[in-house]
Amino acid sequence: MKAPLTVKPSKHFCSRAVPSMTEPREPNESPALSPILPNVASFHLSNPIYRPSLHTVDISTPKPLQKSILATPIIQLLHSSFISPALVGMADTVRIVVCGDEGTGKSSLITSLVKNVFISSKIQPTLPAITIAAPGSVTTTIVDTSALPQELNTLRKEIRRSDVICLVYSDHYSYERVSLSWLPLFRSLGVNLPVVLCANKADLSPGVDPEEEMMPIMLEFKEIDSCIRASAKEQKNVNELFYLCQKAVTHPVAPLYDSKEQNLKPAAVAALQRIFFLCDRDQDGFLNDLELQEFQKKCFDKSLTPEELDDIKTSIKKRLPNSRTEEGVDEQGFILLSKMFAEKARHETVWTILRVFHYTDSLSLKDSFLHPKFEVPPNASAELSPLGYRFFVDLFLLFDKDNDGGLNEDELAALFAPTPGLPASWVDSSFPSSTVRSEAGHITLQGWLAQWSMTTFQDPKMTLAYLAYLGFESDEKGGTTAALKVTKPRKRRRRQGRVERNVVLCYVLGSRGSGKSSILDAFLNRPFDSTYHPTIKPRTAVNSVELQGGKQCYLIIEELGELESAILENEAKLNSCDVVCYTYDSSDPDSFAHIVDLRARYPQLDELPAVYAALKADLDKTTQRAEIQPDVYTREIGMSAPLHVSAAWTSISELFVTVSEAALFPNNAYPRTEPESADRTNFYIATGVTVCTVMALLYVWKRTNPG
Ligand SMILES: Nc1nc2c(ncn2[C@@H]2O[C@H](COP(=O)(O)OP(=O)(O)OP(=O)(O)O)[C@@H](O)[C@H]2O)c(=O)[nH]1
Ligand SMILES: Nc1nc2c(ncn2[C@@H]2O[C@H](COP(=O)(O)OP(=O)(O)OP(=O)(O)O)[C@@H](O)[C@H]2O)c(=O)[nH]1
Ligand SMILES: [Ca+2]
Repeated sequence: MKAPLTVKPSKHFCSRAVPSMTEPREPNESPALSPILPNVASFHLSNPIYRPSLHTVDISTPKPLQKSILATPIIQLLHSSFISPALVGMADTVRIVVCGDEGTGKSSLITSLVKNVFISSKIQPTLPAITIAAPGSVTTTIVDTSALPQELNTLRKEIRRSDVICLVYSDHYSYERVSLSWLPLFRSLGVNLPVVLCANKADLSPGVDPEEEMMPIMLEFKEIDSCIRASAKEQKNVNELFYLCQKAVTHPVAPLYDSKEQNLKPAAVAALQRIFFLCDRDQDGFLNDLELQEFQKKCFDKSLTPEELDDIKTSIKKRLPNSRTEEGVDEQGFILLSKMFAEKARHETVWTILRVFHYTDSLSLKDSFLHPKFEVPPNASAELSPLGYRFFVDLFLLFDKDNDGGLNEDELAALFAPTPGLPASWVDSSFPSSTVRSEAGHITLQGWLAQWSMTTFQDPKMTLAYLAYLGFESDEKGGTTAALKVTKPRKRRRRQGRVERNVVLCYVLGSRGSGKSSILDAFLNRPFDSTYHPTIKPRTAVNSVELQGGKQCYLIIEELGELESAILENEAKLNSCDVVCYTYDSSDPDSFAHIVDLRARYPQLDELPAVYAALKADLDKTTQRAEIQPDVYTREIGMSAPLHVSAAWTSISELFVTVSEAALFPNNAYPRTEPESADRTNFYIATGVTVCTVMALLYVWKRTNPG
């Protein structure tokens, strides 16, 4: 194996490090002499031919591009789009294998590129691999090969290792062999690499029309990314050739543009539609000048001059006469712009846009963008940060077009347009039924924030993904994670003092039919419903609660349905719970026993703060068929007596405040686990006294009502 030779990029190497790309331009210098390189026009040879230009005539002629639409803003873009591969997340290494018949000038092209001279004396048949590395640009390795039969294995191996093939021909014979031998060979290897076709020794045949010669091959072989005529001898288009090879890897045209259809591919259109949507900050369907500037700044770190803005609109108007460019650029116009870039072989501009918006080469959103690192330590929880709440408030207000304080179905659909749809957990919990709705059944701002608070609590990664889809931006490091925060871990057992959370989870536990669902409904301000629908699946409700002193928190209440036992046996589930609300139906004598039974079966429950609620207070209270009556039971374990509430009374809101406060200030909300003997004695005395009193009263009553 020959050791790779590392060289500094020569002045003429057309990579991201190419000086003319990064040098500031004169403002009125014609910016678009060539699709990519400002100085290409000074060559006598033809400009490169790109796949997307197959059916466009103007690509090889510099004129139509001059002072064109695309010209001004886009060339500026180019400066920045070529600064750093890291900036836009493209491949940062490119391996080019140079193939072609014997004597076509493969080694000469490489030497010409690296040494910047043409060596007419016989150079060694195959050059050692050359690596060109420049800080901030793609590291490029160029591998020379031989077409000799005894080198076929090496050739195959090198092709397999490469990212792109530079295929060279130089006369009629080697031209014929391109389609008869070389391209079929690549196909037989199954590598599916882009091919840049180079007609070398252009100095020997000055009159040839490159389009006429190369187009038929391009049409037949879709793997050909672009074609170029070059001369190693005269050092014409040599830089450009290798630049095209790099570009075929870093900015492939195939995922963006369908040259047969002469249109952008559907996935590219979908991505651009989403980008347009996110850039249309005021959601009026147009990118106004300000929004265009923001877009330009974000993607290319440059602003547009008024003339450039006009240029853009004029060029759109030319192709879409009906577009209302006075109001700005609409979605169709925006997509047309990208299509024009692709047509003019400036698809790298489209890639820059897509990559700034976190798209991968396969046009999906980057995984690291959707799923950034975000850890919630044990006993801590995730909440929205002020930035996160701000974002969701703004989003709500922006999409409540009719200003009725609720998002109707259309408004919701519009809001979720840049996402894959409602989060799965929302669909499962038949959103928006889990939170506050307006009379018309539309989610209110309060409900919207409560819903996101709950989602973040339950599944912060889901919130992060949706923040990404919905276009959350922050200057802070970490992107979307700035919208979240992690709460201080709380003590696992018997926490004391204040629990530093703003979102807390309450399990409501109680016998069947005791009125749990009705509590959830009341929590969401739904009118009381006397029909009974037993709960099978766990069900949650979330709303904000105003605590004493005016502070606000979000309370998630969950009833567990038939999964009650399963959830209580699950340590993690129990651990995520902040407070338990034990309920019983005070009008049903068999209701309280369930609580006694639960506490006996799951002693772990006693590690959680709790509140007891005697429900259906509007009905006649009855004696519980339990060893100990609820009031005595709670007193015995050192807890507050059950709160008597009714889902049919508005005063039920007291219960939610009490539950939230027990979660946040749990000091007094734990049961005493070891019964104190003194208390027990007192209890027996008290019971004894009660029993005697009742007996005495009964006796008196009987005496006064004989028969
Ligand atoms: N006129 C002209 N001659 C060239 C050009 N490029 C290369 N040659 C000549 O073509 C011959 C072959 O060039 P090489 O660079 O050795 O070609 P190669 O493809 O590496 O050949 P093998 O290593 O044998 O496969 C040499 O005599 C070069 O001087 C060119 O652009 N114009
Ligand atoms: N009068 C009166 N009836 C109530 C009250 N709360 C609930 N109910 C009724 O009691 C029945 C059961 O209520 P649910 O809320 O479904 O009880 P649950 O505990 O969720 O029942 P399961 O899901 O089967 O465990 C329903 O018919 C309710 O209308 C109340 O405060 N007063
Ligand atoms: Ca229920």
